[in-house]
Amino acid sequence: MPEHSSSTGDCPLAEGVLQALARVIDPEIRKPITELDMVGDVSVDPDGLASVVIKLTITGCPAATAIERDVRTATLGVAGVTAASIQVTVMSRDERSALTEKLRGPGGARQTQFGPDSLTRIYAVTSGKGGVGKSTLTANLAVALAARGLAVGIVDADVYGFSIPGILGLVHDGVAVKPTRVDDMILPPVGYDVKVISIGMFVDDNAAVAWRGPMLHRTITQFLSDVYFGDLDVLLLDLPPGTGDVAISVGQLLPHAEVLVVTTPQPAAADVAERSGVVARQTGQKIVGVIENMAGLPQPDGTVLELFGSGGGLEVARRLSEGQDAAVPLLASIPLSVALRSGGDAGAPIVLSDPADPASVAILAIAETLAARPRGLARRPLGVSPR
Ligand SMILES: Nc1ncnc2c1ncn2[C@@H]1O[C@H](COP(=O)(O)OP(=O)(O)OP(=O)(O)O)[C@@H](O)[C@H]1O
Repeated sequence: MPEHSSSTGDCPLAEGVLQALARVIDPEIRKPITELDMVGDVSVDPDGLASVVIKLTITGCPAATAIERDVRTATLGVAGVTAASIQVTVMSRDERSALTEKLRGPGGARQTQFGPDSLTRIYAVTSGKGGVGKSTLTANLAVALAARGLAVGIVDADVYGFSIPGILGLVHDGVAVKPTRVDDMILPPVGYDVKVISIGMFVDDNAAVAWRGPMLHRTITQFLSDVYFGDLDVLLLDLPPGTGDVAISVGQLLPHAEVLVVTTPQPAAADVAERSGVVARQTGQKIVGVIENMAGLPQPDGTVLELFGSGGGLEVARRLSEGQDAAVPLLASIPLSVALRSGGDAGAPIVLSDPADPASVAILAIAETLAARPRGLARRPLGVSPR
């Protein structure tokens, strides 16, 4: 049984309530509230009235309403409890530091959660130029992986076009949901079971970001250290298009990240797409494969409209394979899709809302390929040498 700071006065019914509360999950941290020491005293009087004290991390925590509701439902679900009185309080400073330490490890120290020893598979999604659908694919791929039961996070590092929050329904009235802060720990908002952190959550009014390299580097470093993602199976990074400062920072901070190169079908785009892959490789990252997006649009008469030509994805894969031990595969060719575009605008990823759309089918197939790759230290240096 996990350690907890709650007191039940050895009352069996109160113990039952505590056990039921172990099934209440904090929607932001995604762990049972009992493990997060968010449950204070629990008692049940002889008439069956249960009194539960809940300790939130901070006042006005956006998850408060959901937690209170779930605690009430769980408490009332215990046989013998006739009514529930839930008192919502806030953790003391010491309790909060104990929690951050518990989540982040000894000292609560800021450290990169995705160092070389991490078992999380990290995919940096890159493209040669903007507007090829990199963010749309990153978001839908993340949702598809999460729907398969994997723990998934996204770092939206696309400083010039931070569109991930919108695609995942985390923008309301034009403003991105702000992450909750617990002291210096940042809790990423969750959209469709995917934990998301985005530069767009830290700028006001969708303002354009004109940051120089060092500032961008600090921001990416902070995203990887101060944002509490928990134990992820997969982390996707949406990089800005091209080969700029962010791509280089990510290459330095996460040399073990693997790269997905997104390109459009016109062969003329192959040069720039190839370049983004080559830069990633120069920082030590492995290219997992190429995704061709905006391929032929099927017409009602059965013909296919190749608005952006064809063959670009295969061409980029061929060029990136040159001189390599293993060929870089073309993972998928995703057709133009009105539903994919409108789902992105509406904050409703089509892999969930319209899984039969040909674009969804292609994205779900990529998710299947990626999910089949085991989590682990494969390919990583083990720090030992043969004798
Ligand atoms: N297969 C597709 N069919 C139709 N529309 C698409 C497709 N893929 C993406 N789009 C649309 O194209 C536009 C650009 O997509 P997106 O923002 O994902 O590109 P991006 O490569 O991330 O751009 P940037 O890096 O410049 O932000 C969006 O409106 C998106 O909905």
